[in-house]
Amino acid sequence: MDYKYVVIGGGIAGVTCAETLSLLEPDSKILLVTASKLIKAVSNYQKVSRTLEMFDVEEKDKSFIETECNNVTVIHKTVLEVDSIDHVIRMCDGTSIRYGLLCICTGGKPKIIAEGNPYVLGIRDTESVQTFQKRLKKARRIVVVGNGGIATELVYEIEGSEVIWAIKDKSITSTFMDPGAATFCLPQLNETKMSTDKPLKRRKYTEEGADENVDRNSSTPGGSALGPDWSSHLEMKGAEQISHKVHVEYKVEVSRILTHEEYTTCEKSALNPSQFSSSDCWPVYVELNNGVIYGCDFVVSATGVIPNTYPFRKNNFDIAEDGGIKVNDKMQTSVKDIYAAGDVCNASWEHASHWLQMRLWSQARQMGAYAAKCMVSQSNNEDIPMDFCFEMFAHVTKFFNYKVIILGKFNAQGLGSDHELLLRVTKGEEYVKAVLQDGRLQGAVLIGETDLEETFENLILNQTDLSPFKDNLLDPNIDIEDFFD
Ligand SMILES: Cc1cc2nc3c(=O)[nH]c(=O)nc-3n(C[C@H](O)[C@H](O)[C@H](O)COP(=O)(O)OP(=O)(O)OC[C@H]3O[C@@H](n4cnc5c(N)ncnc54)[C@H](O)[C@@H]3O)c2cc1C
Ligand SMILES: NC(=O)c1ccc[n+]([C@@H]2O[C@H](COP(=O)([O-])OP(=O)(O)OC[C@H]3O[C@@H](n4cnc5c(N)ncnc54)[C@H](O)[C@@H]3O)[C@@H](O)[C@H]2O)c1
Repeated sequence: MDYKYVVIGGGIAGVTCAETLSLLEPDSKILLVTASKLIKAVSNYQKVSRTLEMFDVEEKDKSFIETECNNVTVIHKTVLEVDSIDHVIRMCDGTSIRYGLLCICTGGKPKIIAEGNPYVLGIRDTESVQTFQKRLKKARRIVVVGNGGIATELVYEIEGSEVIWAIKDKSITSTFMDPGAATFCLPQLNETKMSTDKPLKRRKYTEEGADENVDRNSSTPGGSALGPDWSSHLEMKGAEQISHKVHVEYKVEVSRILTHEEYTTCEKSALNPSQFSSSDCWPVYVELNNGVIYGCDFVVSATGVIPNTYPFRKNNFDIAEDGGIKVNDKMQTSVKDIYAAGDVCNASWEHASHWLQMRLWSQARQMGAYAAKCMVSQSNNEDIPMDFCFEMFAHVTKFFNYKVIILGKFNAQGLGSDHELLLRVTKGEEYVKAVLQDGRLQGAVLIGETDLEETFENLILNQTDLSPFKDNLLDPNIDIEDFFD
């Protein structure tokens, strides 16, 4: 069977790529191959500002895209390998398909510490969350390792179980927040969870069913990654009648994970944080590199993502240090006629001054759409400019029940020491950080309902000289929107 365009992966990058190809070339044959039974669909897309976007994500049956885009065929198969010389993809079931242009959107898989240990869980898709929920129901204490998005969301949502949060850094949520913002959010950690959420202009993730993939070894892909609000509508309750109980262990890494038997012979005693239960009998023990041992029911490793490149191990792709397939500013890999988008790729072009890659839902969508445009332009021998969305990094999310917006070089990434920070903090309400260099705004962190996002976005994009107004930039009595109009 021959297709002009073939896309591998039914996550947001792959589905958006196939949809965009269909829109641009309604008469061409497009194939989407996905190992997950259900595909991800974006709905209620909303542009919050020029670079910020929000949308719902739903898991749908493959018929959804076939009905919407009648030149797209979806097959539920796992790709075994790609023969880039003959332009053929081979499936695990022995069948093969010829492609004209191919886009790889196989996402990532959790990078798990002590992979294979039955007491260590990773979280990626619906099925892994269900396993986690089931284990949590019986748990009195868990250890969460990692300091990014998943760990932050889990630690905030879990009730009914003690949580030891082991992080490498000196402050929580370091992937998204600076230490100041972390200090602002910290009180939320041990607060009794509010029964009503603070209003947030953010939508829910929904699912129509569960992924069928169960096996999680390196050659077997799982389902698509979860996304916005995956945690807030799920019950995450342990076995105890307690609300939040979190102990953060800073600047540590896991040295060893011990079974109960190994622990009893290791001649060290486990610690119990004050206010935590004093039990010393746990199924598993975690030894940290500061020498402390904690017992727990199980460990969650929320330690990032590894791009899912296993089916392409025989291809000669240039691979980046983070394991992603390198793509240029046209989303092309180093192998002719093969593109890549989403979590699987590494954006290896020279980035605009205020953009950076993070493996996020929004970037998966943007890359999928842009890759499709680039594929069509290649087949028409045309050149297209880079999409505006790669001009500036922008992300809206929710942590600790606060709306969180991060813009540009929000953590002063790559700015050296020659930058200044302006802060405005109202305890429990808002945290505003502006990162300036040479009097110009380079990035920002906005926590709470600040309503500053559009103005800050413009200031970053336009590189307005703020030197004369610096002292007033965060003055709550000045409406800076009017000021810079
Ligand atoms: C728990 C969790 C919460 C998250 N929360 C947020 C959030 O709040 N906001 C945000 O912006 N981002 C969030 N993310 C990140 C976001 O979900 C990902 O960046 C995004 O979904 C990546 O999309 P993708 O299409 O590149 O990959 P995936 O969604 O991983 O899709 C990959 C697809 O490829 C298929 N596949 C893999 N191998 C093969 C093969 N050999 N043959 C055929 N098909 C194959 C898979 O079955 C799957 O359909 C979260 C991620 C997780 C895990
Ligand atoms: N609200 C959101 O935007 C949101 C929520 C959840 C997940 N996500 C995205 O989903 C993906 C997966 O989330 P994640 O939290 O696993 O990844 P992440 O990249 O956000 O964070 C990984 C964390 O693990 C730490 N880490 C890595 N190796 C470690 C080790 N050996 N020991 C201890 N700590 C280690 C890192 O320092 C980092 O803090 C990411 O791309 C993330 O951006 C986004």
